[in-house]
Amino acid sequence: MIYTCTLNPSIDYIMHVDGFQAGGLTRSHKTFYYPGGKGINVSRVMERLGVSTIALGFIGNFTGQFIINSLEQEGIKHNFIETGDYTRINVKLKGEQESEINGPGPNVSEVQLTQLLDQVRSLHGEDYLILAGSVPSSMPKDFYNQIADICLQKNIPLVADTSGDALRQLLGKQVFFLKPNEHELGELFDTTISSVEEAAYYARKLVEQGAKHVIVSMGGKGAVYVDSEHKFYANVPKGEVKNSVGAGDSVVSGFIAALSQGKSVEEAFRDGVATGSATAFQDDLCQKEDVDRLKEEINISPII
Ligand SMILES: Nc1ncnc2c1ncn2[C@@H]1O[C@H](COP(=O)(O)OP(=O)(O)OP(=O)(O)O)[C@@H](O)[C@H]1O
Ligand SMILES: O=P(O)(O)OC[C@@]1(O)O[C@H](CO)[C@@H](O)[C@@H]1O
Repeated sequence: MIYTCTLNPSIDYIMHVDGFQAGGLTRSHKTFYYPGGKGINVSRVMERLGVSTIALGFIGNFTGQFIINSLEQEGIKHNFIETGDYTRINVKLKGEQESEINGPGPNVSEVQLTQLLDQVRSLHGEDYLILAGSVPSSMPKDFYNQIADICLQKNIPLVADTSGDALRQLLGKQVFFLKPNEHELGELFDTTISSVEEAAYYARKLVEQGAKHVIVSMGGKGAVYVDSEHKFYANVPKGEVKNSVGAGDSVVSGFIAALSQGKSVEEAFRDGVATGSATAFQDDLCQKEDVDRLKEEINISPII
């Protein structure tokens, strides 16, 4: 079974605005509420791609209930731990530019932390764990590290989509798949990545340090896949970007869904990029028909 784990879920409150006025009143002309958080996005996209998951993580109060209701309406199984605190609401402002305000997350008790670690301990080598997003500010900073160690002991393939300190903790660990974007990868190596070759060079460093598969997403500039044998580049399809929230999570979903269906890494890379773009071209997350259509526009070429 594929498990996603979102330590810090959110309701994503998308507000479309014309000319945002800091310090004044801005009225939004279009709003959307979506269940969010990176692992939850992965569960929602994988369900649309025909692959079932179980969503784990911390949830609470009426904002958490919104997420549970939304997932149940979409037929997604879950086994969340109730914190008794509010699941955050993240505000995504869409004007001439996209701006995001993400909350710090709930208070999580020691007992609840132990419950989640026990859930991870109960998984097996034939499962996957997709751990994605930030760690609530009340939690120990090394929580990614703790989960990675359990996965190592139990041979559970760990997929991680995070940034900053949480991503740094995974360096040197056997991780099944990492998907940093070019900025997150650059931050990790204290550099700026400005070309496909540089992305491939630093992605290979992640592989040398224990990651089995790495995709570096570079927004509209394409994406890079690296493992110990291959280095590939994928272009992205052309289209109007409506919403980049969840596009990176969709790359993870498409890639893992394809591998779980027995496809090659090259095909899985194409599926991942198509899934990311299909989400970027939608208000909410992608639909499978769009992924299938966009796949035709993606060429995978070796990076020399
Ligand atoms: N301009 C674009 N045109 C086509 N596809 C795009 C564009 N921007 C993003 N995408 C799609 O979204 C994927 C993820 O984009 P990006 O590199 O911005 O990841 P990210 O920063 O992790 O995303 P997120 O906004 O979810 O945090 C890309 O690999 C691509 O498939
Ligand atoms: O604050 P985090 O956990 O880093 O990111 C949370 C978040 O921005 O990521 C998702 C998109 O990737 C959104 O659904 C959500 O609001």
